[in-house]
Amino acid sequence: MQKVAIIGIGNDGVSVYNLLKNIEDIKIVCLFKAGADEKIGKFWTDENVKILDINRLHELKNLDVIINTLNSNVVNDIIKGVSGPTSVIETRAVNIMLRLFREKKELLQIKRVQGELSTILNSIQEAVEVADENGVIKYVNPAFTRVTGIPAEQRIGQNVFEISPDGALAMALKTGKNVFGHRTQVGGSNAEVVSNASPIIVDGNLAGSVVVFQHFTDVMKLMDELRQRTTMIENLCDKFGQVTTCKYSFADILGTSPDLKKSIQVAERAARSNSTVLLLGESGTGKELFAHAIHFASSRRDKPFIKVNCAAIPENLLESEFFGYAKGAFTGATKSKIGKFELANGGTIFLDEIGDMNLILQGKLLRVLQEMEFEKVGGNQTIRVDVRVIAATNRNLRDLIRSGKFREDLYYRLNVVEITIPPLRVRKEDLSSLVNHLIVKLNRKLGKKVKGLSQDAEEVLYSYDWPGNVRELENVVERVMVTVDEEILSKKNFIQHVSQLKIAPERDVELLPIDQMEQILIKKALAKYGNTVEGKRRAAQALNISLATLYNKLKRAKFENSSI
Ligand SMILES: Nc1ncnc2c1ncn2[C@@H]1O[C@H](COP(=O)(O)OP(=O)(O)OP(=O)(O)O)[C@@H](O)[C@H]1O
Repeated sequence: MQKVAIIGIGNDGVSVYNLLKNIEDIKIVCLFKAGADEKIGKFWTDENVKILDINRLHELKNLDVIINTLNSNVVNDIIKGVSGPTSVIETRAVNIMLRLFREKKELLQIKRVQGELSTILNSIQEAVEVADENGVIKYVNPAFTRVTGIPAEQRIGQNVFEISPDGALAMALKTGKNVFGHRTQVGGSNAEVVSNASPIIVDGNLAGSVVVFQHFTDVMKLMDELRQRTTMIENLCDKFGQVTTCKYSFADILGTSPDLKKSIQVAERAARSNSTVLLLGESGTGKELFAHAIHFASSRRDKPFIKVNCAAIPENLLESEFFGYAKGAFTGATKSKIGKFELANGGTIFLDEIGDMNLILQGKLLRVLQEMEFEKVGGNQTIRVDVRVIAATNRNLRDLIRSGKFREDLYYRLNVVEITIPPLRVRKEDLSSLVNHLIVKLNRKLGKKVKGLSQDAEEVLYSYDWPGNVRELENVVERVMVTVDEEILSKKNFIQHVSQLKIAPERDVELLPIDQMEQILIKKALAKYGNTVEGKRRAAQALNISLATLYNKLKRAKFENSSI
């Protein structure tokens, strides 16, 4: 065991210490510092090693070697005073030792990086080939042999300008520029590849070039896969865009008039079955609302609800909207498209404005309803679906059948459960619940504080026939509420803001005996407000008589008809 002391605790002293500390047969006894202000070197980690003042050097006995990293006469004199057979290694020798040490460290580092790079190059799927500045091939990785079939030993040492002059490797070397997506055949093999190459620049000088390539078929395969995935994503986006979320349930259908209640009851029963439903009613009566509610109350509620407005889609597009089209079905059909029936699979399709569908498509729809299968436009594969159909129209289908515009067989197919939704004019008793609901909704939307309607405003609404039904009512109330700040909406607000609201004008009445006149007025009031209890209450109010008086007058005049 060689006992060693190091003189100097600066960077050099610490480097020597680190160099020797793990060497077998060497024991570093201690480090000496030459002055109180000498600072310990940067990479000092071993706090436990003794550090003494140089003046105590002579205290250490049996030292084999002193390594002096300081260039000072005082220190040299102290060392000379050490007795015994101790060898001294001077500063110059130490410097050479340190240089060797640093180079060894760098070499180790380079070896490590080389090891890492060669692991990477050996494991990647892409072929790699490297040439020096003269074009002599210096390296190929294992994938190179896999892709080209050329063994490494046959390739290395060849000149790329002779064997592959048109390849990306030679081009990068010739031009000193990157080459991307170069499609070529590897010289000396049949492999068709797509390559990227780059010049290798060391200290600003061209030192060679490197090429990375793959089999063309591999690239094509990847591109194909990418194309398939892109189509899949596009189809999904398409699907998401078309699936209407079901927005309403039966709880959203307002109104308690007997006719409406009857319609709701039938719809609730239909919701429990899978039967096709035909919703009839004027525009704005709530057919779509019913369709949503039926879907929502059915076992299909978690599946898609797809709406198709048969009147809004141009006739020539209706078929592909319904059934989708195959790729190449017509010019511009670069990819296939999924149709509404396929989208609705498992759920409900709502065919709005069915009365406006053309006859050819009616035939195709009939087949789908009968067999639940169809082909895409331009496709030959039969697609099977499980879809519940709800159709709606505001047109008189029987008239359309008579005039040859609607297929009778389709009508009977659709008409498994027929629900007619009454127009608002025959259920005016529903007006107040509808208006109150609208006021609450619009207060929230518009930030208003409307509390209700004045009596004369109610009169206005009651005296109007609402040809546009609930939709028109919604529009009228919203238009009024947007412009008005009052808490109670009055007749003036409605007249002022709704020019469309044509209230039935007061007609001249011929002079008649009073009791006849009374009967006419009562009839008129009941026609206006309806013959229900609520209608009678309002009629009495309008006639400025009590409800009891109205009942008496009705009894007397035998107007009484049922529901007292
Ligand atoms: N009974 C009702 N209760 C609450 N809102 C209703 C009612 N009926 C209709 N509505 C509302 O009136 C508007 C029109 O209804 P919807 O679109 O369902 O009518 P439609 O009969 O399908 O009309 P169109 O024939 O014009 O398509 C909607 O905003 C709907 O929410």
